[in-house]
Amino acid sequence: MNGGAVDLTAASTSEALDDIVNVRDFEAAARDRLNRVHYDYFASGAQDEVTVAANEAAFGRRALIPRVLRGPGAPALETTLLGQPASMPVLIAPTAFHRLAWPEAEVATGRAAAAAGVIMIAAMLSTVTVEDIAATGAKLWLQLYVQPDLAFTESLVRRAEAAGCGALVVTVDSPALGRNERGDRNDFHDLPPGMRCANMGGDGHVRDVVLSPEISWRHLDWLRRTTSLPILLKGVLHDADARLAVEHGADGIIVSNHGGRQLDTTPASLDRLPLIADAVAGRVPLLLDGGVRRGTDVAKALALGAQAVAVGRPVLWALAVAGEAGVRRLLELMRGELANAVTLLGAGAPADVTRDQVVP
Ligand SMILES: Cc1cc2nc3c(=O)[nH]c(=O)nc-3n(C[C@H](O)[C@H](O)[C@H](O)COP(=O)(O)O)c2cc1C
Ligand SMILES: O=C(O)C(=O)c1ccccc1
Repeated sequence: MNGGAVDLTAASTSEALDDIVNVRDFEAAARDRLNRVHYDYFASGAQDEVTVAANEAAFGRRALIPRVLRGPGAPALETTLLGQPASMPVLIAPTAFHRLAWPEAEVATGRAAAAAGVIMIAAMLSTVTVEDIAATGAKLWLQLYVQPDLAFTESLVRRAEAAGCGALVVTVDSPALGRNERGDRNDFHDLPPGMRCANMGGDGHVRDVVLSPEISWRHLDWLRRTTSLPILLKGVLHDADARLAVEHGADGIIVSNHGGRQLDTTPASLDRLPLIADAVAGRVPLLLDGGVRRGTDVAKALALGAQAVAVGRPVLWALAVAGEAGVRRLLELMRGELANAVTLLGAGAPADVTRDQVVP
């Protein structure tokens, strides 16, 4: 599309999907369609993008060992996370600004999530309100950057509760914005005219969002007292912080480096997972995101201690290629690959793949 009008006809979207065979195929197709500056916003990471590369490479460095002759039958992919049933242990990670990818924005993503029965974590910085995303019928969680204006933060929590969100995901890896040099070169620092951060007050400018270095465990304690929704902390990489999260009443942890967009040169999230799983010792569910592109990646993460994974950029690429139909196709591909991987591993369910089946 290159910044021009998007062709929304069913024929054009299905044609756009014709050559898509796997999750990675979406990126090249999206790159051809997206405005270059917006492509860079989605694809980029912090500084040298060392961590972006590390996330996918970490999956590549691990090998899978199948078990044989167990006769487990067709794999059951369904799972329950924090009391919520989902059709598979793959969630949509929160990513900002879906309208840069597709006009119907987060509504298209929500419809695809609803059709697939997967949990969508909507970003606080969505370009459609959380109420309008909830109206798609998707199983919805809301991601928050705790704003120092606690009255505003509380109003957003109340909106999430009223909209039927099943959990809050508090992003804790962002006491400041990471240094995004592609964004600097492109001078991309706010949304184009006609797009806004729909959940935020005022004009919904990106510059009005506060990523504050003063946010602390006291804020989490406040949030814990303020809502009975389950709270997950997203962006934990240190095992001591995982223990603190449990002590402060978090209901879940997302092991994540924000897709390599915050502190560059952190390890791959997968490389931190076993240590954090040992620290948490099953007290709360663990999720992982960063570099998940294959069904085998999902199997590896689950074997190393996660209950589920989330995917970020692939959803944006799929949205840019074909809107709701693109994200549906993406989720179908992930489901098919996960079922195949679990079967070939000799397991009856993703959670039955054991730690000894993943080796360096
Ligand atoms: C374009 C983009 C925007 C993002 N926006 C947010 C956000 O608003 N809040 C948040 O917690 N994480 C955000 N993330 C991080 C994702 O939730 C997730 O951690 C990451 O994308 C996972 O890595 P992957 O893209 O390799 O799957 C964003 C990621 C991307 C690529
Ligand atoms: O781009 C991001 O990853 C993100 O989380 C963010 C944070 C603040 C403003 C805009 C995007």
